[in-house]
Amino acid sequence: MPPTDTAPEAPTPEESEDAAAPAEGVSTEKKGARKEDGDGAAAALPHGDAPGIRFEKVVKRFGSNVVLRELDFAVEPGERVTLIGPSGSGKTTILRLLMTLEKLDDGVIWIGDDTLWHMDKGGRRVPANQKHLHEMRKQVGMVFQQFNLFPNMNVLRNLTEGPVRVLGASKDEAVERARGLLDMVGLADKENAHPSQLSGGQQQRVAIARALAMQPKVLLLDEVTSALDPELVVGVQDLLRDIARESDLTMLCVTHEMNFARDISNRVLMFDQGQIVEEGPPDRIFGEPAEQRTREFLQAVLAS
Ligand SMILES: Nc1ncnc2c1ncn2[C@@H]1O[C@H](COP(=O)(O)OP(=O)(O)OP(=O)(O)O)[C@@H](O)[C@H]1O
Repeated sequence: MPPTDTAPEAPTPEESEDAAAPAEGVSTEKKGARKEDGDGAAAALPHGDAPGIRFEKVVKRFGSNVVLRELDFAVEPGERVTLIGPSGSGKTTILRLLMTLEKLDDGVIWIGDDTLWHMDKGGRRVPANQKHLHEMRKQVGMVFQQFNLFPNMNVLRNLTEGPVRVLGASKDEAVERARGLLDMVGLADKENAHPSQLSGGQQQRVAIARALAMQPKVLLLDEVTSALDPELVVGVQDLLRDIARESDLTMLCVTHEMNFARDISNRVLMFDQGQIVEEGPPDRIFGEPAEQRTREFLQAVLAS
């Protein structure tokens, strides 16, 4: 099992390194997020009661490096927000704080009406209580750049382990749900395979299904296609577009792929040096950015 300071469904980085497999080529045909006739898949996507997220004056430092500077922003329930901005500007740190993989130094993070954690007047993190953090982070699922599958478990068990151990689901319940999700991501025939037997694109589909198996209400996507060979990117992006369209999840996405950002989000936040430079609907941010910093960033991305 992962140590307590990692996400409930996420293995340790050491495990995830072992899970890296050479891409073998996978169909890039569009996979529907829900098959018309798949009852399991139809039940697979969460609907309703997704909480919003709010950062209030959040400060995060790594030593003398102040990564987030009194950051304020909110994501509405069911909204899909993409963070864009230069490398090192703090985007991943925001997701890791929400997963409780990093601790904040000041400010408050809210998920729905409850604080994930905050600093009290004495400068102590509240709550220090693992039980509260555990309950709060059960609402949040994350898909990582490097898939982070359990390398020693087959695909089915990768999906059932968290629900059985963390959510207390029965084995039968977890297996039924896992099969519905594998059907949804187009990998129903791979339940007995181990991660090393799958292409990068297939592993990332399993990772997406595994995050959804935990029945999160908030889904965080961190550069989910940047470790994939170019021909595998389309299938994973199509899957996520379908999930975004067909679920009510609150989603926070970090990506360097501007077309994907445009498709998947209701709102884009341009981020630089721990602060929001500009925000707005994707068509406006990509079509008529108001800030010079955003224009420079988008030009640099287009030129790369
Ligand atoms: N565990 C850590 N220890 C020390 N510094 C860290 C750690 N994690 C992140 N940082 C630093 O925090 C800053 C923000 O990193 P972060 O990964 O959040 O940026 P990012 O905007 O997501 O970048 P990228 O687009 O390259 O992924 C960087 O300067 C990075 O070096």
